[in-house]
Amino acid sequence: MAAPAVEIEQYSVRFGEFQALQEVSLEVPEGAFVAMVGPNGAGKSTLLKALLGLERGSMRDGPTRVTGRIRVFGHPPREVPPGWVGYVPQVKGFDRSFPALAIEVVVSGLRRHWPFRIGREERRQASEVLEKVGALHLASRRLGGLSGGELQRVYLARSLIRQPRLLLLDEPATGVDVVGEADLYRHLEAYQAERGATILMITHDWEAAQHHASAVLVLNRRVVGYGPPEKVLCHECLSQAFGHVGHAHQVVLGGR
Ligand SMILES: Nc1ncnc2c1ncn2[C@@H]1O[C@H](COP(=O)(O)OP(=O)(O)OP(=O)(O)O)[C@@H](O)[C@H]1O
Repeated sequence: MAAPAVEIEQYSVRFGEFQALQEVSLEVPEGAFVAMVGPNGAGKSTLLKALLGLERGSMRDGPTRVTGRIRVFGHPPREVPPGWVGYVPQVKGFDRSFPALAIEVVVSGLRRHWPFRIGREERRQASEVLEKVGALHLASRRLGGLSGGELQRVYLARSLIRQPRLLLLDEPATGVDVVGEADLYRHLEAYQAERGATILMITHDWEAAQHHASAVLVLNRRVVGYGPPEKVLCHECLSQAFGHVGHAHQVVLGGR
């Protein structure tokens, strides 16, 4: 039987004295679309980075201690074949003064180093994937001139260029307008339908989680809930993770 896309067993991360993740265990089957929700500082990005094999801390708070086990398609994260995992980082804090073109960012997803010269085949692949995410017109634009939503599309194209089996996204809809957000989910769902890919996305938008994900993970250092959206996005589970559920969110939950 094929290994699940992601297997996490008793995984804990401690930055100095700070426990960022505690005994997280879960399995993500191949082809799932998992939305990860939780309050600020809940360890969501830490877990996503762990799946990329990047769990090392900054050392500013002391040494990082990691225990437990993670497997991505049956491999330790750092031994996963290149190209199997795509990553869309949070772009909101990005320094855009770096004098790069959008197409160079996309092609950098094919290589381990910066593409100072872009070959014909690389340009073709980058153009194709930019077109898929509705961003071909941005190819020759400088990063500094792109809006948050445009930059997000460029990074989505970068993450898709190698046609990954697992796509990890850190708040991909932040700063994106309503039309851009609908486009984002359309692209993700089309990619998933085309490749049978697995998607793991951090979001603060419970409504998006409810509509687009096949499963929701509620995380607050520990797993508070994991399962179908209609089961996990309930008042009890969310108030356990967030302390309380605000009025606007009561509406989203439909009073559950
Ligand atoms: N490299 C690091 N070194 C030390 N502490 C860190 C490091 N990375 C994260 N932390 C701390 O771990 C905690 C969890 O951070 P993380 O970024 O995973 O949270 P998050 O759930 O993604 O939050 P947000 O929703 O605000 O983006 C935070 O308190 C953060 O300060």
